[in-house]
Amino acid sequence: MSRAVLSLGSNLGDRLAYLRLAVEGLSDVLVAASPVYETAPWGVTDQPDFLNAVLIVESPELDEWGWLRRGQALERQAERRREQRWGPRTLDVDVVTVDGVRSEDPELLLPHPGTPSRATVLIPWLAIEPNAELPGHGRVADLLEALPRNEIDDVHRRADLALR
Ligand SMILES: Nc1ncnc2c1ncn2[C@@H]1O[C@H](COP(=O)(O)OP(=O)(O)OP(=O)(O)O)[C@@H](O)[C@H]1O
Ligand SMILES: Nc1nc2c(c(=O)[nH]1)N=C(CO)CN2
Repeated sequence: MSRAVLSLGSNLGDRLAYLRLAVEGLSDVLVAASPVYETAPWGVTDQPDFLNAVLIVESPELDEWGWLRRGQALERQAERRREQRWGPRTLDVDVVTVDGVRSEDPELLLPHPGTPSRATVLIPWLAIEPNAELPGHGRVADLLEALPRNEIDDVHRRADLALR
């Protein structure tokens, strides 16, 4: 059995529909889906706001590479074009962590190295797993606490939007 945390992001087109496409595509393995958050863009700041969410998924069959491939298949379904790094996209599926697996392969870095500094991942994750830990980095709640207040304030729960 492997358990993964996946982060979803979209800031092009019908953002909620793209997140839902991912949730529906993972319905056979879905354990929990976070609320939806509207978030100011980081990295490249001159682009539309994102919708972000986090999913917890479990499967007896998939290892970490299997999760990466499932995520990439969903990105292709969303007709994602790979253009600018950190630029706008219909759907981004990142593998945040898979059990305690560590990987330094550039095709699959685990835990995803952006996680400790991204309120857009930590906040939705905490909403569905308050005691979550990021292997090698400690408690997710502590990671969030260490972030600058303005980055936390840039993440807004959209109670009017639901993934399913
Ligand atoms: N944990 C991971 N989850 C998803 N993709 C990963 C992971 N580690 C490495 N990658 C690689 O990253 C590449 C995709 O990068 P992508 O264009 O989505 O980056 P980005 O979303 O712009 O930036 P970031 O990875 O910092 O969020 C893929 O080639 C994939 O193999
Ligand atoms: N708010 C927010 N900003 C981003 C995001 C994201 O998911 N949310 N993803 C990016 C590329 O991975 C770049 N910037």
